[in-house]
Amino acid sequence: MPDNVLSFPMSGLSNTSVSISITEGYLRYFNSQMPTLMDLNVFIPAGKWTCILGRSGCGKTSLLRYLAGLLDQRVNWSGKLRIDPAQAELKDQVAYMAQQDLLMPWLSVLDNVLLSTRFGESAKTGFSVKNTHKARDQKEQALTLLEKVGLADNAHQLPQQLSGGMRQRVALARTLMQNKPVVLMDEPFSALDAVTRYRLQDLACTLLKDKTVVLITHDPQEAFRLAHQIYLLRGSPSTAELLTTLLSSTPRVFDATGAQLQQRIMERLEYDDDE
Ligand SMILES: Nc1ncnc2c1ncn2[C@@H]1O[C@H](COP(=O)(O)OP(=O)(O)OP(=O)(O)O)[C@@H](O)[C@H]1O
Repeated sequence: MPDNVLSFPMSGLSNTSVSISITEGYLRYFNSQMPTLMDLNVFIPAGKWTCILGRSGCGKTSLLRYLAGLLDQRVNWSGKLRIDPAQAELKDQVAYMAQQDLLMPWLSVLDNVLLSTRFGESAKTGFSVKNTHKARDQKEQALTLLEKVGLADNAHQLPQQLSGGMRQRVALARTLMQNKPVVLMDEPFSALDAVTRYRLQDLACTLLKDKTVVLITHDPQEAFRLAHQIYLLRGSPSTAELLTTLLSSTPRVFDATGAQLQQRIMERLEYDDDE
């Protein structure tokens, strides 16, 4: 199989659009009397952006961590998860991008992008000519991705030499390098200034086209710009409400329709009684 992950998926999974549905989801942390999520029904369509909003502590990150297979051991989860096509476990098909860039400070930008390709590699396969070729191809792919996110000249710098926005672009390149069909994003742009956030939204929208994306955000404008559908997590325990589906192409310009939607979101969340 060719090794070029940009043109030819390494896993054989990454060009497949994956949809996800959760029925009757229930989540309770052992140290809590109350469940965090209950009667949760969510459908995440393939190749689209689903944005999830909700007040602090309503369970957004918990839901995302469940999808990523990263939930704490001390938690009760029940519910039906279906993925289509059901070709592999969901946790093997997701890339996760968090609010913190989670870059390794001692590795160069390039090596941070390459990190996911290196786990266990030498221990598993040892050194061979084939592996050398593979490593060279992966390096080329990583450099191409850094070019796409506008950081070709920064490949050999350390993360601390970059601004917050640049670091999140490295994190985006690293996410793309994983080349998974599902991308889970937990407020990845929230710590950035407004202009940088706007540019990164556009960039992510272009580069993650055709992926199944779940984006958690506190920002209704961000949801309007990027989402094909918007869920609100509301109540205590939280359930999911499909607020709207949006058919026009993304990224959208924030306009009067966006302002109306922002108002609806604020009204729905303002009277939420989870705190
Ligand atoms: N590992 C854990 N153990 C116990 N309780 C947890 C754990 N992780 C989260 N919680 C609790 O579960 C609830 C939901 O947390 P979660 O982080 O999913 O909310 P959130 O909606 O993402 O919040 P925010 O918007 O502030 O990030 C909170 O009350 C939180 O304290």
